[in-house]
Amino acid sequence: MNMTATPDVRYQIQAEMRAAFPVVEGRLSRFYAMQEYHLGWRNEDLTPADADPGKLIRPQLVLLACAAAGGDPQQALPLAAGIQLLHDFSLIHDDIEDDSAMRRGRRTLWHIWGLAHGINAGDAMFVIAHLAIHRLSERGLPAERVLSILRRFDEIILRICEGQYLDLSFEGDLSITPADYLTMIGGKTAALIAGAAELGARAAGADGETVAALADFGRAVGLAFQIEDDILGIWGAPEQTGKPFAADLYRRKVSLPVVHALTHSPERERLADLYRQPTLDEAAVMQAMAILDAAGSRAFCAAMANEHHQDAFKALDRLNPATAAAAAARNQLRSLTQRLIGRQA
Ligand SMILES: CC(C)=CCC/C(C)=C/COP(=O)(O)OP(=O)(O)O
Repeated sequence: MNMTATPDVRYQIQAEMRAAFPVVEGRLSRFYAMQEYHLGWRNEDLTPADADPGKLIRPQLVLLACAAAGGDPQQALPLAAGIQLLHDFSLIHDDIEDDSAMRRGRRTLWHIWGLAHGINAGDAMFVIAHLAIHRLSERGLPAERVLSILRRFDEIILRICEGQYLDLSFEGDLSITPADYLTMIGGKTAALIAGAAELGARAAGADGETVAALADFGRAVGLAFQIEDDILGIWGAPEQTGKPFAADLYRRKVSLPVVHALTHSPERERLADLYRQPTLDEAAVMQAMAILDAAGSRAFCAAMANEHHQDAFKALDRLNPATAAAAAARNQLRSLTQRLIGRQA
């Protein structure tokens, strides 16, 4: 199996995701058309022909971690599919919770079909993610290994829900510290990225130290990934991110740059006043941006993202690849991490 993010690997991941869906006829095909729409698989007048299925970072991490731990990535494909389906489940519900109308350049599922269908379609996707992972047994993994992977998978999902709770509870709270914020993204974003790497290693039947090294790697990548997302949410170029200019400031999102300025800027009271307004106009956003710039909030976040990237590389150095294939996969994890550094979208 070619382990770079080639169209071939992207196709195999998505084919395995599709295989986890039940085959239905008649009216029920309209039910699964909703999830397929979210995943970018259907045209049906709703989506552009080349609908974006997302970056598929997490399933690629599963396959590379499995290979780096000495396993056969083909055997881990059902796990890669399950992790991506779980990610997509979380996005369907997140778009409802955040009242988001757009995702991956198209309307969100709930925005088209309404709230009730959005919740129910998301619930089904959560179950399909589990069904995908059960298919590991058909690839020859021992039953007890599949069971332990499913158990860890559920523990990881709980960490995501806890992180999402913290995120929701932070809304409008201007006393959040950078440490509170890191705890929140440790669950909301890093838990699944760490889980992808950890479970990839577990699928390979790796020893405890290898599993821990890959989990630490994934966690560091996940933290860096979310901090970079926060930087892009304020300073990203709209033509590259697909989001409006300074989108997170217009939304009054308390992301890490804002948390930093609220705790470190001499003008923090002014920023807090701006964030207490019900909506921010362009002049207010420009003022908030000037406060962040003067406080060095962007540089603070960039330095923190960089620290986590370095931790990710250090965790990979702890691996002892036993074969040439495992060493090659570790190199691919290094280059994937390198590509995520300084991403523009
Ligand atoms: C609990 C929740 C909802 C967490 C969401 C965290 C997050 C950074 C999602 C975007 O991922 P992405 O950039 O990989 O998205 P895509 O799959 O579209 O590439």
